[in-house]
Amino acid sequence: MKQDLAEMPDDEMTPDGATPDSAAVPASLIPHLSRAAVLLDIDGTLLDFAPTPREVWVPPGLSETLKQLYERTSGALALVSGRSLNDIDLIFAPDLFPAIGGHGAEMRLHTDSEAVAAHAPPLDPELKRRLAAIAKLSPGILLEDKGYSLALHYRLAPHAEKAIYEAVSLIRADLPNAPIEVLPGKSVCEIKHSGHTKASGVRELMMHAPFKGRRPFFIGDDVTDETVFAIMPDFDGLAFSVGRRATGVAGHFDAPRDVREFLAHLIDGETPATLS
Ligand SMILES: O=P(O)(O)OC[C@H]1O[C@H](O[C@H]2O[C@H](CO)[C@@H](O)[C@H](O)[C@H]2O)[C@H](O)[C@@H](O)[C@@H]1O
Repeated sequence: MKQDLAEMPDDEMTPDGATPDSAAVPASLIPHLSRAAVLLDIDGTLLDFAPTPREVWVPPGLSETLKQLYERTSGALALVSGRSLNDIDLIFAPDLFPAIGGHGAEMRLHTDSEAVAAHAPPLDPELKRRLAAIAKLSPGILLEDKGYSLALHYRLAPHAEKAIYEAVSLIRADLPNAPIEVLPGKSVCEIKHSGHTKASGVRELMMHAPFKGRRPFFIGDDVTDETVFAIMPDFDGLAFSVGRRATGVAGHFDAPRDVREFLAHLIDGETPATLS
């Protein structure tokens, strides 16, 4: 399972606390915004982690930066998240952005239309009931029901991680043919349909205007983002990770604040100082 940076063993850290393998990435690698598609993960990339999913907040300036990137790319900016579109819209309200939600389960290509494509049916109610019962294992385990998936958050109950995964495995073993998969995230265990991923969502997004034909760059931090890192070369695109240097990325940021600063610099036309 992928580790939080905070959980990274000491031998993977440099003496100053930075992640290893840092290498300068020329700013010229970033495509000009008139030819780029900007694809951004939310939690742990744009936003700092919070104790619970509802407690995240959008720092001053971020929405304005995103709106300007949206304009400069003629609409080719999309949020690519594990959150539902409804959740994304609440977080960034009153602003709306094109988005892939639910790890590829939902998609909205344009902000000026209500059209949302749903790519996943609801989880089986009996399966959901059994999974939801896992939350009773310990106080602090939070249930997030997205309809098409269910997430068990244990940021407030880290001791429960092993028990959660064991309980999910038992349920999973009872349903060997169910089209579901267990997605480990940061202090979260999510059970979702196996037919969609962030990568399948991005592939579809890139088939449509205004994204089609542009060079994407994607920034993400979590294990689910690795599927998108892997397909960026198919679009002559670039991937950047956050918190650690992931396989196949062109560079990484230490923390979400560095991502926010980088995006703001892109608009200013300045050389990003924090990309390593
Ligand atoms: O794909 P992302 O946009 O990065 O979303 C991933 C998950 O983010 C949320 O959970 C995570 O953030 C919470 C708030 O900081 C934190 O409390 C939790 O521990 C993290 O796992 C969201 O609740 C999930 O639905 C997303 O899948």
